[in-house]
Amino acid sequence: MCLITCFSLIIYTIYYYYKYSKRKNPLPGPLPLPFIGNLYQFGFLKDDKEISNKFIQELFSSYGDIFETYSFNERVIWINKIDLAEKFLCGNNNIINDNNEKLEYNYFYLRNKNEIKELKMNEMGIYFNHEYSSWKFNKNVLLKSVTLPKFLKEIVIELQEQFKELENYWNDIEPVKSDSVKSNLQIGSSTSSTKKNNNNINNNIMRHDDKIIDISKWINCFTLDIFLQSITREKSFSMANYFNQIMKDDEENKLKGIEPILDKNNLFISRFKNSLWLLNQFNFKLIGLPQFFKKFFIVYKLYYRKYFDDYWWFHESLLTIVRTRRLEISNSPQEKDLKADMLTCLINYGLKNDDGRATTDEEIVFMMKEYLSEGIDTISNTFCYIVYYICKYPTIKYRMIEEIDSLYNNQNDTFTYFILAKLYYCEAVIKEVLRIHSVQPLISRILNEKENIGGYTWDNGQMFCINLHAIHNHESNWNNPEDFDPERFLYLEEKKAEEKELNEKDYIGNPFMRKDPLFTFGLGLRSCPAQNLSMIILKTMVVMFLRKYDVILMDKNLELQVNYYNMLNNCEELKVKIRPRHNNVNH
Ligand code: HEM
Repeated sequence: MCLITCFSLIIYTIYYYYKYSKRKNPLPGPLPLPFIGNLYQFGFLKDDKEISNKFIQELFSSYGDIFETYSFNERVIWINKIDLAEKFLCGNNNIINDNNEKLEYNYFYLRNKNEIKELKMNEMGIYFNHEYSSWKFNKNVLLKSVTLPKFLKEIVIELQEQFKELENYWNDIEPVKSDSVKSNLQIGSSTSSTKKNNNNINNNIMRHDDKIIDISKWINCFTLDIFLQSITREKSFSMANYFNQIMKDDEENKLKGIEPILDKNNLFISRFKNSLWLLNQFNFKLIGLPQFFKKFFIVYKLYYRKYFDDYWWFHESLLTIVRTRRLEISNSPQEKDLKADMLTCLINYGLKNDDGRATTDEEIVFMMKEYLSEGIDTISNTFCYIVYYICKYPTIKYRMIEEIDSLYNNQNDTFTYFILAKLYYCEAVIKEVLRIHSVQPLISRILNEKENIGGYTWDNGQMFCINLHAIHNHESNWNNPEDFDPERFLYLEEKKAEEKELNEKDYIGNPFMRKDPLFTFGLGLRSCPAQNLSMIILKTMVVMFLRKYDVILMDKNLELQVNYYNMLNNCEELKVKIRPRHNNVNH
């Protein structure tokens, strides 16, 4: 028996490498193993945590602009250069058939195979949707909703309100005890622009109001709260929950009497997180898995039963929220009285969209999930990277502070969203962070048409991965790509400043982002619909944070602690010292 197995394995291995040597369009790449391909090198078997960008970037250094890997038996072609990616993702813009119609559908590449069917994501929502007309309808509704000026204005105000809540928690955290911290603090030195600045900060001296926080945890709770509130119209209390967790031994300052509310909301959030986890498992773990194993999918389903239950529980809860809100809207006599939260915008725009049919409750639920799953972690992680880089480069940080201070007389003033367009330098810094450290470093696609890419003809069904990280750090497109240099984006922004004085009307009419060679939000037909929204949220968060606090890394030599999972570069921990800028008491 053992002999037969060994013999079969040897025959299979010979056959496998024979087929491999005869593959169409051979490209450079690491040698795959039978059955698992290159997954052992990606750390796939270690629950995604170790799938590292590093390995992919090493492959890019070794094999160049286009190479291949295998995920089980699935061949994946990697694209690492702007022109190849651009041609691939934006081809749809130019193709017109004999009847003068755009052949948009031909370029409606998919992101995954049919595994996601189980969760209905293959025919609903946007990101994983396989049905062209349903995808187009939903994307249009989401796009219109996230660009509605009324919604944008409101989210900027809500972010400010919520930031006040965050500050209240920070105020109640015990300040640093100078003696205990002096020994392990290695704070970056001040710069010439520090002295110019009215903060009068000497970073090496501890002050009585210095606080040490893990900003990655706080900001994740902050974005979770703001997105959930915008979609459910209920407070989700995840900041409050986190506050109580870290104050567990401090009975005096801990929030009391609201444990039942916190527990209830915690359950809601954990079910939402389980739904998200399941979705990403489907997307990644099953790609390339041979059909034979997929037949045993039932085993997988039983094993992860709890996650499936949570997924549908969360779905049903959102459905109830939509129905209740619809009723409220229909009972509301004046549209202007309605709040412009995301749910109201989706329902309202869905009632009078360009396609002449109303959006169903279920469609709205899938869009809500899209808004939450795509929005929360992308924003919170990007904000952490911004904090990290500005701490690493204090001169840049103080220039941002100067720009922010020049726009407001009073740090407690509420600001409107169109004033954000005047923060050219801050915008350039955010873009540079998005370039050097993309939160979503890879874009995957499956061809639905025979296609010529990189000088080779590929068959329908071929999987591609576009390596945004490599593209953003490619020497042929960027000068000194390894340098963190916001100036590279400033030229465009200064030109914008010259064009005309901005007023609210102009700002609403103009797209927020300029066309520049940044691919962070993807490109072409399936690019991110929330670029403007993301920039507005990020800028608002930066203004709120920097006009009140100076921020310093706990360890100036700290490397970012990033784990790649759920398709994102996730910031695991970022310990910083925050110091209120306008208290001048030195200890
Ligand atoms: C810093 C923030 C963000 C980044 C870097 C980002 C990045 C991306 C990228 C790279 C893609 C894939 C593009 C592709 O495959 O070609 C994408 C798609 C998408 N994003 Fe974002 N995103 C961000 C924020 C958001 C937010 C706040 C939302 C919430 C509305 C959102 C909703 C979506 C959706 C629905 C898609 C799928 C679009 C489609 O398939 O047509 N994103 N995003």
